[in-house]
Amino acid sequence: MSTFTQRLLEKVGPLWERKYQHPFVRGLGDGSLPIESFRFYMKQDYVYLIEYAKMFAIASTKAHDLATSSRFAALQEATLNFEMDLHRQYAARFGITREELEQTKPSFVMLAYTSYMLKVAHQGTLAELVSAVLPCAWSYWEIGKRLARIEGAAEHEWYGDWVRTYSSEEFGQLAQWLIDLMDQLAEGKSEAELAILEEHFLNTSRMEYLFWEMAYTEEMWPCEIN
Ligand SMILES: Cc1ncc(CO)c(N)n1
Repeated sequence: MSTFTQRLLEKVGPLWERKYQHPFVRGLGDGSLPIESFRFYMKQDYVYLIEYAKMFAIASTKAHDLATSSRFAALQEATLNFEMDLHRQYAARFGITREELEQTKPSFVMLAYTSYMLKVAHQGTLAELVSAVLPCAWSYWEIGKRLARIEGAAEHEWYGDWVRTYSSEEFGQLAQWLIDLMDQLAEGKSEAELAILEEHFLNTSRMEYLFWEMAYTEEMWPCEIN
């Protein structure tokens, strides 16, 4: 019998495939990504991760047992200190201060994405929260692994650190733990409940795609608004 996360992956298969083919993602792998797009991405991703880390804090309060609660607290810590260190190191190379990084004005997509996730986190069940957060960790791990297979990608002067972080054992374990938890939480749920989880997963998968597009085009808002 297939697991619930296999069902989720089937649902988003073509969309995730488009993500792997997105020029930003391909450019990270073959080194063709313009450094300006990467710089824009790093700043938006930093403020994204500040909000993303809060999801894990909320998850910790919604956990049904001590081990899960504790693991979410560790995930928050890992996001704030392991993952965001990557961004701080890049910022230093770009000559951006930590204050500047933290004060990045949010783009529309970054606002929409984090607002949606935090809404689900605050209002939904733990299963809903995990379904919304899962495409983030899981798809980055998939992208990291794919890019790491490209010759020279992990050693690239600029994008190598990114590729090594998201293809790392440490990041993979984090993603795998969330995948396993999703399957555990989906057990015994009705079809109506599973459909809600599937909807969150699809929505944040879409947001992930839009995030790459936003970064590539360096788009703050979809149209000129004063
Ligand atoms: C937009 C986005 N999604 C997922 C991750 C992985 O944590 C990230 N750093 N940024």
